[in-house]
Amino acid sequence: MLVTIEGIDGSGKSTLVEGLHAALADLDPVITREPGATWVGEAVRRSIAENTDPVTECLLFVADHAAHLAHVVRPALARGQIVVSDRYSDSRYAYQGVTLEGVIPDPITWLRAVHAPFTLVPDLTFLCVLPVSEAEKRLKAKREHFEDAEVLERVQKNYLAFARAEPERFVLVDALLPQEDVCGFVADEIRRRAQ
Ligand SMILES: Nc1ncnc2c1ncn2[C@@H]1O[C@H](COP(=O)(O)OP(=O)(O)OP(=O)(O)O)[C@@H](O)[C@H]1O
Ligand SMILES: Cc1cn([C@H]2C[C@H](O)[C@@H](COP(=O)(O)O)O2)c(=O)[nH]c1=O
Repeated sequence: MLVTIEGIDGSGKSTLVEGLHAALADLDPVITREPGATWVGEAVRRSIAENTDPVTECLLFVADHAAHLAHVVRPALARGQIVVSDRYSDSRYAYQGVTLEGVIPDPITWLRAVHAPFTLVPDLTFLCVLPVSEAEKRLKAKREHFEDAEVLERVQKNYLAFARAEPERFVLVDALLPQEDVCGFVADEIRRRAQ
């Protein structure tokens, strides 16, 4: 089973995933992330830091996804393990759907077409939702160019549209709840679906 955790910057994904390590330890899941599960992530981090052009940046994120699938996700699924990924393809559709606006016509359709021949669609996606104003408070310093309130509003709007379009895959998570409640809710739902 492939489970992904999505949401805007500061929505609590990394904190949640850290909690899932302990909460799901008996299921021996592979807990992973995008970008950064393979060396390609280093190129992505450099492109973010250097504010490179949006097409180059997008294609590096896509390359990171391809390497993640080939070297981490597919092998773990083949071994029968549950995979939990902190960000995955929906991050591209939501974020690069914004950064490629005005650069490529209909970017989300293009992004989905680029992924379709090689990606694996997750079985279950948790979308951490909280007001952008709260996410900004949680992000102590603006670290990346995506962490701009106007960009994050548009990214969250994309995510919510994806969740409406695929209600059987997406589970909305109230990211304003205390960390323990968020983790408990998500862990219970993964256990229920894994049965
Ligand atoms: N449920 C919560 N309630 C209050 N604060 C939280 C909660 N979850 C996480 N935080 C805090 O919010 C900040 C951002 O959390 P975290 O790094 O997990 O978000 P993220 O979604 O992984 O962000 P990014 O995408 O930018 O890496 C951290 O300081 C974390 O301790
Ligand atoms: C996978 C992915 C990520 N991003 C953006 C979202 C964040 O601002 C940064 C780094 O992610 P992290 O969770 O803070 O480590 O990259 C993106 O724009 N597109 C993607 O596909």
